[in-house]
Amino acid sequence: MDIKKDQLFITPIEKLGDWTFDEKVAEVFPDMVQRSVPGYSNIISMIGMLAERFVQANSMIYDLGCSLGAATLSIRRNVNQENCHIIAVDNSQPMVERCKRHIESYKSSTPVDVICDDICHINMQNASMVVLNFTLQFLTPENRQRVLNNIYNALKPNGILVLSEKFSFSDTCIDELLFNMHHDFKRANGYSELEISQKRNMLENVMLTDTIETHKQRLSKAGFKHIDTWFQCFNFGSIIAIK
Ligand SMILES: C[S@@+](CC[C@H](N)C(=O)[O-])C[C@H]1O[C@@H](n2cnc3c(N)ncnc32)[C@H](O)[C@@H]1O
Ligand SMILES: O=C(O)C(=O)C[C@]1(C(=O)O)C=C[C@@H](O)C=C1
Repeated sequence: MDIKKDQLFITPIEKLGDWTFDEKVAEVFPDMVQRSVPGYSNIISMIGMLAERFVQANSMIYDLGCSLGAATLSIRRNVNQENCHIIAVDNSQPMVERCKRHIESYKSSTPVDVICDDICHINMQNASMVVLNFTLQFLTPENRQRVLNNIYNALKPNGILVLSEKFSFSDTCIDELLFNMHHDFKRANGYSELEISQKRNMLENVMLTDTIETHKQRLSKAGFKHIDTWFQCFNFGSIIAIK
């Protein structure tokens, strides 16, 4: 895949609308996500390691908010069980089109269906692994609990949910520190103050972050018994929840 540099916010934009995963974002997404999310590539490769351990024979795997399919490909490379099927879902048509092409360019015996739909509307069942890699933060709070309940109900015993998110922190000192360190990370990756602030403004109404405690409470309410953070870098991280 060609890696096109993210320069979407390099010049002043007169009317900053709300953030969407449109054609322009999809085009630069691999560069954008790598330079914006601390630990992204580690999380992607370790989702593969979790797949190796948790994916069960004759089961389904769901990658919800799959974007270009990075987590799906990592899972597919590491699945060593028979008769597994991956469903990758995203409601952005430009992401889905690119995801399909990307996945088709790698050979594997594990089938993948890429579906353009809202993850709040899909019917899941017989799952041994579900991934929400930086997707839940784009749902309304009511839909967050609903989707987690659906995931719990779709999982087989010992099935796993991987939930990666940008976090907020109830301790304001820690919240500010980790927020600022994330900005340092972006600057170190070549983003200017203008690029950082324009993107932040666009994300403001669309991406609402929760604390780790809120995520754990929701997962517990959904029914999960074993819940903990397995990765964190600044205000980004990933939680596992096992049925
Ligand atoms: C930050 S990206 C996810 C990155 C991706 N999981 C990865 O590992 O590379 C968030 C994705 O979630 C999708 N998304 C947001 N809300 C959604 C919804 N309600 N249903 C389906 N997809 C959604 C967006 O279109 C976007 O592609
Ligand atoms: O908070 C930011 O600055 C981000 O860029 C975060 C984030 C995310 O976590 O999904 C937002 C949108 C892009 O898809 C990539 C990263």
